Amino acid sequence: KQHKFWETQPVGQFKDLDNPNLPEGPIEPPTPLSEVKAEPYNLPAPYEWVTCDMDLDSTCTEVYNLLTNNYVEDDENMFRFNYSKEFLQWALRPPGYYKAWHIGVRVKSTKKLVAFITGVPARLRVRDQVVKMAEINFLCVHKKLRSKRLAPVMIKEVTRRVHLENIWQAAYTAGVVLPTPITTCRYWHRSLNPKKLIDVGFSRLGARMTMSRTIRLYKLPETTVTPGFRKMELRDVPAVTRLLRGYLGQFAVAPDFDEDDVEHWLLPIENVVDSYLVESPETHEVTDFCSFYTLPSSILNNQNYSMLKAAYSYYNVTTKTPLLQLMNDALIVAKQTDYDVFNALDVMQNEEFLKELKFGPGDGQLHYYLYNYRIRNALNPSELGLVLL
Ligand SMILES: COc1cccc(CC(=N)NC(=O)c2cccnc2OC2CCNCC2)c1
Repeated sequence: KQHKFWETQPVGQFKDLDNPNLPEGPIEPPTPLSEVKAEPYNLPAPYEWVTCDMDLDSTCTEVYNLLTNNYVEDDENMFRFNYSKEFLQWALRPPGYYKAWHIGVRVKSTKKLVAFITGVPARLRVRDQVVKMAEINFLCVHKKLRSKRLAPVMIKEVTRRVHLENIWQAAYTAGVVLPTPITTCRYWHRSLNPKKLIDVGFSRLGARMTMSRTIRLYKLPETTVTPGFRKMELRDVPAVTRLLRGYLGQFAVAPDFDEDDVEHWLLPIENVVDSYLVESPETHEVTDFCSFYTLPSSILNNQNYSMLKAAYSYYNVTTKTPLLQLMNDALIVAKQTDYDVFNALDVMQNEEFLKELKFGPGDGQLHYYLYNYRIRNALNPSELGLVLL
C-alpha cells in the first residue's frame, strides 16, 4: 500500500536494493517526443492547471501567499518556511528556465491558487556523466486539499512538461523517505541569536546552562578575521567559476556550473543569497569562497516574534584559508546582518566545521533523490556536492 505512486515510477525501488547487477544510469530510455502525452493530465473536476508567470507581481504574490500558509513545516509544526517573493523569482528563473515548468492548480470557479510545483533546468554530473536534469521543488498542496491525491498528478504533469523539453532525469529532496534516497543528510544549526531561539522554542537551554552563559557561548567577533575577505562582485564570476568547478569535481553528484550559472546562483542578492570570497592581498588571486541563502521561517505561535531569520549554507570552497576560519567568518557576517541561526547539511566537507563551530544537530533528515537515474550504491552525504533550495 505504501508508495502506491512511487512504485509506478522509474526510480530506484527498495526491492532492487540487493540487486548489484542493475547498471548505474538511466532506468528508462527517452521516449520519442511524438509519443509524450501532448495534453495535460486530468485534474479532479473543480480544478484547472495554470502556468504561473513569476514575472507578474500579482502571480508571484499568489505563489508567495500559498507557500507562506501551506508549505513545509518542521516536525513539531512550530515553524513554516517563508520563502520571499524575491527568493522565488531568483530560484525559479535560472539560465534556460521554462515558464511552463512553474505549474499551478486553480479552483475553476474562484480562480484561487491551491497547489504549486516547479522545475528548473540544471546540468548535474553523476560520477563521470554530465546529465541534463530538472530540479523539482516547491511542491505544495493547500492544507484543505490534502489526501485528495493531488500530488501524484502534479508530479506526473511536471514530469510530462520536462519530457516535452527532451529532459529525462530529475533531482529533488524530501523530508520523508520515498523510493529510494541516493543519500540521507542530517541538518545542523548554529545559534547566532540564542535568546530568541530559546524564546521561540527552536532551541532549548542546555542542562546546567544559564541564559547569560548560553549567550556567551555563541558570541562571535564583531569583524571577520581573514585578510582579503569581501563580498563577491560581477568581475569575480570567472575566478569563482574556476574555483567552484575545481572543488565540486571531487563529489559523486554535483552541479556542472558554468559562468552563467555562477552569475545567477552566486552573485549576491540582498536577503536572497550572499557570497563572499578571499582575494589574496599579495597576489589578488581568489583563493576561497563561501555562500549562504536566506530562507526565513514563520514562527507559528509566539507572542514576541513572528519570523525566524535563517541562513542556509550553500557552496563553500577553500584552497588557502582553513575551512574552520572561512566558515567562522561566514557566521560573523551572518550575525552582523541579523540572522538568528545558520543552518547546514552534513554534505561536502561540512562535517569538518559543524561540531567545531558549535553547530547542534537538528532533529530531522533531508533525503536526496534522482528520477530515472540509478546509482549503484547510496552515497555518504560527504560524497554529495549538491545543495537544493
Ligand atoms: C526552522 O523552520 C523550519 C521550517 C520548516 C522545516 C524545518 C525543518 C526542515 N525540514 N529543514 C530542512 O529541510 C533543511 C535543514 C537544513 C538545510 N536545508 C533544509 O532544507 C532546505 C533544502 C530543501 N528544501 C527546503 C530548504 C524547519
